[in-house]
Amino acid sequence: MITMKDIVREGHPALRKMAEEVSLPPSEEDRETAEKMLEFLKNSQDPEIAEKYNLRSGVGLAAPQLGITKRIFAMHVTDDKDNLYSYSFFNPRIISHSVEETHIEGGEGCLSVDREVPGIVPRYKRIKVEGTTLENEKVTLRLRGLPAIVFQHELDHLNGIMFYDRIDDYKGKFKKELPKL
Ligand SMILES: CNC(=O)c1cccc(C)c1Nc1nc(N2CCN(c3ccccc3Cl)CC2)nc(N2CSC[C@H]2C(=O)NC)n1
Ligand code: NI
Repeated sequence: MITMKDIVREGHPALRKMAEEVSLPPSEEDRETAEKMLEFLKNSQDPEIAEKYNLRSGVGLAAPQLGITKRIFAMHVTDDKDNLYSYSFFNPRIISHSVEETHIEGGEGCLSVDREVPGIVPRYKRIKVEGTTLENEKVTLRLRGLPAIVFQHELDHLNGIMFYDRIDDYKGKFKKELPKL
């Protein structure tokens, strides 16, 4: 099973690389990676298992966070209507997106970032996405809310982007230069 020691932290080169497309149908090795990532997310959200194995809770995990620069990520997240989005995707992509943006009030966290990084991370509010699942099915989904944010956060990992790269110093932008007293 994947535990925190398997997750690379910021500074590891895999987090800043462009991940490679996975050849389909996925190999046994890639399927196993995808399955173990989804299992990690489920374990991390189970209080007993998380406590027992000292897991940080997450709703998304991307293969580069395991040092595997392949276009694979898993998400296991419930939206505000209690719909569960539990997927491992091979070669996920955003087909289209709303102009409108959204964000998590509390900012974002990442299993590869062992610190709090305050700030608003702008994400598209609604996205139409595509990816190949563990069952080797090509699925198209329309996502909004937290599932949409998680998808974008994990897709960023496949492109070497960290959530804090997107935190706009909007406070700094409007700060009036105060006269030096
Ligand atoms: C909804 N967020 C907030 O409420 C949020 C709120 C305050 C501060 C921050 C900083 C927030 N931000 C944030 N909180 C999360 N978790 C909330 C707790 N949760 C969880 C915890 C325990 C059991 C089950 C679960 Cl489910 C796990 C997930 N996760 C992410 N991200 C950014 S996108 C990928 C995703 C990720 O998995 N990161 C590891 N950001
Ligand atoms: Ni992350």
